[in-house]
Amino acid sequence: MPRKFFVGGNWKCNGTRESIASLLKDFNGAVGEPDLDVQIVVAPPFVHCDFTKEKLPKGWELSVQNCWIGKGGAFTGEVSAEMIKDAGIPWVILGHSERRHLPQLKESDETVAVKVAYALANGLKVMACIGELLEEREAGQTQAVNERQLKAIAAKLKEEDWKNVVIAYEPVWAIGTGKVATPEQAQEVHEHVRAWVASNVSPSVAAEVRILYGGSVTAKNCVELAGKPDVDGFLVGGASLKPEFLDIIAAHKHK
Ligand SMILES: O=C[C@H](O)COP(=O)(O)O
Repeated sequence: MPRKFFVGGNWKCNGTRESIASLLKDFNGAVGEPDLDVQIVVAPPFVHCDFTKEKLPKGWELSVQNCWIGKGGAFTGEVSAEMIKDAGIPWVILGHSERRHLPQLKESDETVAVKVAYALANGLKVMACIGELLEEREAGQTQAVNERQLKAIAAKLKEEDWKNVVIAYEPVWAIGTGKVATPEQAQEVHEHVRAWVASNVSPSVAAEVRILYGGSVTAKNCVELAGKPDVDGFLVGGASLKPEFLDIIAAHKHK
């Protein structure tokens, strides 16, 4: 079965009720009946989830951008997987490079992996992000870093968990920089990741798991990226806050 194209919009720490209402008005104005060939998931900040949910175009799904590592309790400022599930939000983004690398956050491979396993065990679906830093790419460590991050996650999952996971490959040097990976660079990593999953999880999971590309995706570069065989969609940051997001969604027609 072909892998359904997937487009995630990560709004990060952006937006007011006013700007979100205006964006969703633009989206609703342009979108008709849901296109069954593409899955669309947007991730507002926690505080805007309910507000966004009420105004989402038909068929679009909601995600959060993070969750607590385990069961809720005395963890000031955190939001647990159970609460997210209870709020009717199906998805969570985990392992985003900003959470892995920002000095204030510094989530380790192990922390990300525990979060992924806990979120899945509590009924959420996960966009699991991996990706190398520029210095790691320049040192020839791209595949090794992505394998290491993936291995930590895979070690905590059962084979059946993977049906609720999409992998997002986001080279850190391409995030928010305007410096997109070439379609060939993206394909090289996606192909390697899929081969790793085939050898270390199972060939059927490898055939089915969606591998998204993220990092400076725009309306201009999305069609060429989508043309690569192992690019199954995108995780979009900046451009998901603009009407341009709809052009990126439409890239699935070039698959
Ligand atoms: O989660 C999304 C990525 O960090 C990409 O962000 P960007 O499209 O602004 O480069």
